[in-house]
Amino acid sequence: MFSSKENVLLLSIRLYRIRNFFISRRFSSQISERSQTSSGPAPCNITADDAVVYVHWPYCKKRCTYCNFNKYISASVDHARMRRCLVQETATLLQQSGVRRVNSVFFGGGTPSLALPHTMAVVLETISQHALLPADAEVTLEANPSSTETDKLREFKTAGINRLSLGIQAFSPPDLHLLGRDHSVEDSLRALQEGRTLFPGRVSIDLIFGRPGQTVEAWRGELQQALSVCDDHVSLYQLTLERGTALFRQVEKKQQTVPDPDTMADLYACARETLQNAGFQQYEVSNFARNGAESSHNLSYWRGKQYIGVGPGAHGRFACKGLGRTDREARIQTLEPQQWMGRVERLGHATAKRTSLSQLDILEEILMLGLRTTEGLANERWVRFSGGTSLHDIFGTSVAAQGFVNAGLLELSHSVLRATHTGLAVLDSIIPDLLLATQDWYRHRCDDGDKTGLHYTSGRAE
Ligand SMILES: C[S@@+](CC[C@H](N)C(=O)[O-])C[C@H]1O[C@@H](n2cnc3c(N)ncnc32)[C@H](O)[C@@H]1O
Ligand SMILES: C[S@@+](CC[C@H](N)C(=O)[O-])C[C@H]1O[C@@H](n2cnc3c(N)ncnc32)[C@H](O)[C@@H]1O
Ligand code: SF4
Repeated sequence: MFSSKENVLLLSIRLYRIRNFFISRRFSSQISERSQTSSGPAPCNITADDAVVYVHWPYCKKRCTYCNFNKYISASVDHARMRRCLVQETATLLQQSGVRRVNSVFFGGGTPSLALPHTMAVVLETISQHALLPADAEVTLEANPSSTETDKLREFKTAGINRLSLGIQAFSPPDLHLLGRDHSVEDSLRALQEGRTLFPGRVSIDLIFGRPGQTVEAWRGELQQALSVCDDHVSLYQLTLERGTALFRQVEKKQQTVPDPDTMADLYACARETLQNAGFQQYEVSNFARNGAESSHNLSYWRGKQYIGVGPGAHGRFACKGLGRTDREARIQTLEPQQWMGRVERLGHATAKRTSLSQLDILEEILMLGLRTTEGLANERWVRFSGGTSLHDIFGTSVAAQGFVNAGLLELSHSVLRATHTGLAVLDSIIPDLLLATQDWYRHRCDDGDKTGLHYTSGRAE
């Protein structure tokens, strides 16, 4: 708990890593150990008829120095086999989910712009055969700005892509080299130009900040360059040093130095201010949009909607209504592409792990995800999962939450719990106490005899 706003601002900002929008089990496992009782599993039964679909393409041309996503460098990709398996797994998981409507599709990776456009076309066709995929549904492709991929953008559009997310990462040639990217600044500018011609108003760029040696002045210059060429959506990711990556080793050996926490905070503040001055509105910790260009797919994650993950290593959160189940599950598909294909061919899908989420798991997830957005966590959404206990009931009586409200970091009303502008920059410092408050409420509820929603992990993958 913090006694003053000043103290909070002195804390290092370690923005949530992007992958945390699938939620690490870090916090959930703390609570599950404490709250498990012998009375057995009681999953949370909330279902919906709609979902979004994420499709993972696991291959890249080259390994970037900072990246530990699920990706593989392969000289020969069997495109026809991958396509068959993606189609098969899409069909199986849609059938299992029983969803009737797919609101958006996201082709991510790895480098999905290395796939053949025909693969995207048939996956979209498969989705349309199993559910309603509205004609105007957002369909995003992540693309690297190398020239060969840019040359394929028109074909991707014909295949059904209507939104592009370009991995620009940096406008500085030495930094592109340091990050191990296989494109130049000129390639990025060409990809942006072509992308904006084909997908006007629907091109996003990813930039990484907090790179070794990066100064606020240099970053401001890059942001100005980005603003002179970008469209209406910008994602800014703070560099996370991932164990096992080349950059991690370089920093460990002191061959590279990343900015200190205060400089990181200044880089983030500089980006927020620069983008706001250019008419962008921040709608999530790392995301900025203008002219209504927010990504509806990513908003679905942060709003705690169901998502189906297809492809090697993809994550999902959905209930298997098609199998007669009503509990929401966390799923992860087999990571390694060859194993994944083998399993899809044998079983129709390659789910490696299914975990039935308890009521507490879901509440923790929607809390962590909802607070990443500037709209915050709506009470209406919370009570659907809490069984009627409002956000105000829980956080209005929490000393820690009240401390954050008094310090100007959180806003709590009867309709919403929201991080303020200042609070969003130090979210990592706020969330653990809010999770504890949720866990305390939950434990008391269980102590009072309501034993619904205890955590259990089945680990089954049939
Ligand atoms: C995993 S990549 C996939 C898209 C595409 N292959 C590319 O490189 O642009 C998605 C985004 O994650 C971000 N990213 C990956 N690793 C990161 C890290 N260690 N720290 C911060 N951002 C990272 C990058 O900005 C990247 O654009
Ligand atoms: C970091 S976000 C980039 C979003 C982008 N800035 C935009 O505005 O569209 C996308 C990355 O997250 C990962 N991702 C998204 N949904 C996923 C899922 N369901 N399972 C696994 N990875 C997922 C993918 O690796 C993907 O490259
Ligand atoms: S950042 Fe993108 S291109 Fe680079 S290794 Fe990771 S997924 Fe592949």
